[in-house]
Amino acid sequence: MQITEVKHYEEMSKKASELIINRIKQMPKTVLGLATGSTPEGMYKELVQAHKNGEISFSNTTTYNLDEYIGLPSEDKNSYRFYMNDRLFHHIDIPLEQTNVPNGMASDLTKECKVYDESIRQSGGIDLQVLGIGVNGHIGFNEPGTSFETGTHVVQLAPSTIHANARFFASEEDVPKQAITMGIQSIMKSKEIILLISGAKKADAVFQLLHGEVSEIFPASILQNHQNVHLIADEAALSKVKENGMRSLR
Ligand SMILES: N[C@@H]1[C@@H](O)[C@H](O)[C@@H](COP(=O)(O)O)O[C@@H]1O
Repeated sequence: MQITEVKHYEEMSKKASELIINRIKQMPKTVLGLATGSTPEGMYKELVQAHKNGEISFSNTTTYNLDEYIGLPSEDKNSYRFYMNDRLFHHIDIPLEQTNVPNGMASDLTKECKVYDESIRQSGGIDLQVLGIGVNGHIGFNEPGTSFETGTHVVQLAPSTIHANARFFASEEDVPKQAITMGIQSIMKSKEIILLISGAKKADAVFQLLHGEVSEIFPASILQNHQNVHLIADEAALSKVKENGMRSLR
């Protein structure tokens, strides 16, 4: 795992957007895997700005998002489809039909999961996956205990995830209890991964990620086995690792 320490959230966002822009410049047909949550918001702002400045076109890019809540329509401001349209897609030149977010309103969710995996496969697989991490080590919505062998599937959200994400909803009761997520296997098949982590509340998770055993109890730990992960983390997120002496991964 390559680790880049940055000072703060803004620098992390800038660095991540530069990496993405460089990849797309090298390969305009890049298939991007995208994440939601607070962490990548700054990166999306940077990408939108770069597009406005005429620095980058996304017209040949295809995107697949990691996850979506079950039961929220695309017009709901808390759905991840709404988030992506609002933060990125509506501000760049990507045709919307090249953007993919699992459909959490599908009547047959099992079929939706299969179709999503098949679509990723047919696109040639994800070239560059952007990831955040939950405080409990979840990636996408793969909660602790998820098998490392999963493709896209339906999950029950952990109480800690519901609690952490309640800040976006009117109340904790309004947070959906289920989601569709790309599986660990799907994520691990990405050719390259950029993992973004910011803030002191993630310091324990970063420590566990870099020093813990690879275990389904802490889903992100599987990234230790991926050959091409670039962690971009700020000082606050790396604080616990640094207290204990930073080391690179085996
Ligand atoms: N499903 C998303 C994840 O993809 C995201 O990485 C994580 C962290 O969110 P945040 O960046 O807001 O801390 O939580 C959410 O539950």
